[in-house]
Amino acid sequence: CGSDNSCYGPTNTVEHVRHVKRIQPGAPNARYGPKAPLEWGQLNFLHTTDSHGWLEGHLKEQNYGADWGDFATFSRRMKQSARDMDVDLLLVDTGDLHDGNGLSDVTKVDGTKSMPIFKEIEYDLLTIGNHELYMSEVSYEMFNVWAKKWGERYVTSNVKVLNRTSGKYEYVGATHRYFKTEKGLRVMAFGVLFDFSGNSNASQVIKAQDMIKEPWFTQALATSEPIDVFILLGHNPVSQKDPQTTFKVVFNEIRKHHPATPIQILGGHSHVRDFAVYDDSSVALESGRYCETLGWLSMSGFSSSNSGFSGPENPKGVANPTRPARPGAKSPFVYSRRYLDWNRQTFIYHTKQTDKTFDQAAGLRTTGEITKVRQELKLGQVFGCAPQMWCISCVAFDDPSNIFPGVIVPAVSTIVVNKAREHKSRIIIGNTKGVRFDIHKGPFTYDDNFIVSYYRDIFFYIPDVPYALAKTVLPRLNKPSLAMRDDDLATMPNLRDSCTDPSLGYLTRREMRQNHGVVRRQEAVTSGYVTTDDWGTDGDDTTHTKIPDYQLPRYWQAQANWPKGKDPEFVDLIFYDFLQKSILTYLGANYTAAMVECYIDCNFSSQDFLLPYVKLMWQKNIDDCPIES
Ligand SMILES: Nc1ccn([C@@H]2O[C@H](COP(=O)(O)O)[C@@H](O)[C@H]2O)c(=O)n1
Ligand SMILES: [Zn+2]
Ligand SMILES: [Zn+2]
Repeated sequence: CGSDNSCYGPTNTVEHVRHVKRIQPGAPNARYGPKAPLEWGQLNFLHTTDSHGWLEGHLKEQNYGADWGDFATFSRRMKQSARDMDVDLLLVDTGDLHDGNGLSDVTKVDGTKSMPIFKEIEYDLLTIGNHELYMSEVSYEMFNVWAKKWGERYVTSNVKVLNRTSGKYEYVGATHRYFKTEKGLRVMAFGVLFDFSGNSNASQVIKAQDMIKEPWFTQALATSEPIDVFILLGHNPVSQKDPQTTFKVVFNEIRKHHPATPIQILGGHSHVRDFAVYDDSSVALESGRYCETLGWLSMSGFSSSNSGFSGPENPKGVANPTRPARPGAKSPFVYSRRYLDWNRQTFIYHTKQTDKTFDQAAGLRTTGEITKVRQELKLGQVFGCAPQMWCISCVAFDDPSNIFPGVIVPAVSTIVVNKAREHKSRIIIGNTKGVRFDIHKGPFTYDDNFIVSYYRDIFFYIPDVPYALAKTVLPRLNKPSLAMRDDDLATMPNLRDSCTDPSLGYLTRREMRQNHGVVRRQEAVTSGYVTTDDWGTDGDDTTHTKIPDYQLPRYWQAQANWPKGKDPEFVDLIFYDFLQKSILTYLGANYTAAMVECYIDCNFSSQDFLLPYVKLMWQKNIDDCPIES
């Protein structure tokens, strides 16, 4: 390809893939939105995970358009319904609260503005994600502020943070929590992060294999107190096929001591909707990512004969869970699971409200707070008008409508230039996982910069690498047998600066919706998640048509300032700091860390090239740029 990436040719749009259909009020056969009321059991869970700062909800995707205020109202109303039915409902979150959205990420320390909003939900149990451990300052905040606030409800069984006063590493939250629910179920909870090793030195992650040997853990399992149910929450994939999950290690250990007690697992990290059966009395739920999904899990079967629990039975007047964990299960417990789309229509339906009656003061206050913070942080500032949609995986990697050839490669080729070396040919390499979200046709805002590029990885380089060697790096990185796991690598210091241009206009959440005729209240959709899990395909609360999901290579490459008709002899090899170790490995022994320098400066990062590119390339129609879902 040429330096302008012209080999990709003209682009097609992919809007059809995410086409949103609205319910016509009163239209016959309108079959969108939730399919049936939830099944309420004796013990019920609402589960969030991997919210990554998306408390505003999805401004450009109406099917995930509720905000944290709407969720605050929903969770309060659901708690009230549980009380009215004389059953328990537990609210659980399994971490990754930052990195993914301007609301959490434009402040100097991630979460400064988003965490006071996140805390509006009165969770019963929470645990820590890996994104709370990349930046030391964030880990200290979790330890010093939020863990103190959440107290015993924050269960972080294998994560310690440095107490800067004592100089010792201490558990962030509680190692475990033994408690009684409102209705009297006796619960033992553990919160287990996968064996994460990319944390800063402000924290320590104890491998699950070692955690189960800790005295506090063995004592918790040997307790003489009655346990009706174990809750194993964790920032940890629920699929037993996922190479990162460590749930099974902890599950097996519990089972050695408690062979028949139900173990309810709530997981995260892999950003998927999933439900897995562990055994006859144990099922696991994972509830997606980015405030797109709210997970529902319910169970019944507790009685004086199996656990000594003498509390209320199945609630009356509603559907109840009926399904054993697996066919022929020798267990009294039955379950239901559902993946709820994160929108007001869903919330209104399941609380039997109308759009007029749903809201409560606390939720509206939270919505108001989000609007205020977004204005303060200028998140609605429009930098350009994206002429089409580019997605990460809804089309093939080499399709012009794929975000890598369509935006990332031309953007880095154009913007990532060190003036003193612009005459040099250059190769730029990045990891595809560093790009986190599709670009929608329409206004590209300051917020979108953080949504698309959610890590702050600095551009490093090695000058004058023979092209014959440099060209071998990408294929070697992408070769599965050789590829190193980039998440095992040490992380770099996080250096933030801001990139704003006050001369551009601002859009608030309300303006984005009103100015462009996008209605505030949620309507139905057709495309979205189509989930297959251990129970089959009936878990999605709203039925969708599937969005294609193509496999990506692990790394992308751009090349710029190429000589006409031939290859250069030498290139500047530019890459994210995060990839230094793997790049050096593949360059061989003649290349060392001492040869690596910051390319533009030691602040210029993966969050600094999109906005200048957008300002350069997408100015057409900027004053009349419609939002399209
Ligand atoms: N500085 C970093 C750190 C990690 N990555 C990539 O993100 C992946 C981790 O995924 P999460 O769901 O925890 O966000 C990791 O495998 C890396 O590929 C990165 O790009 N920059
Ligand atoms: Zn995550
Ligand atoms: Zn994670």
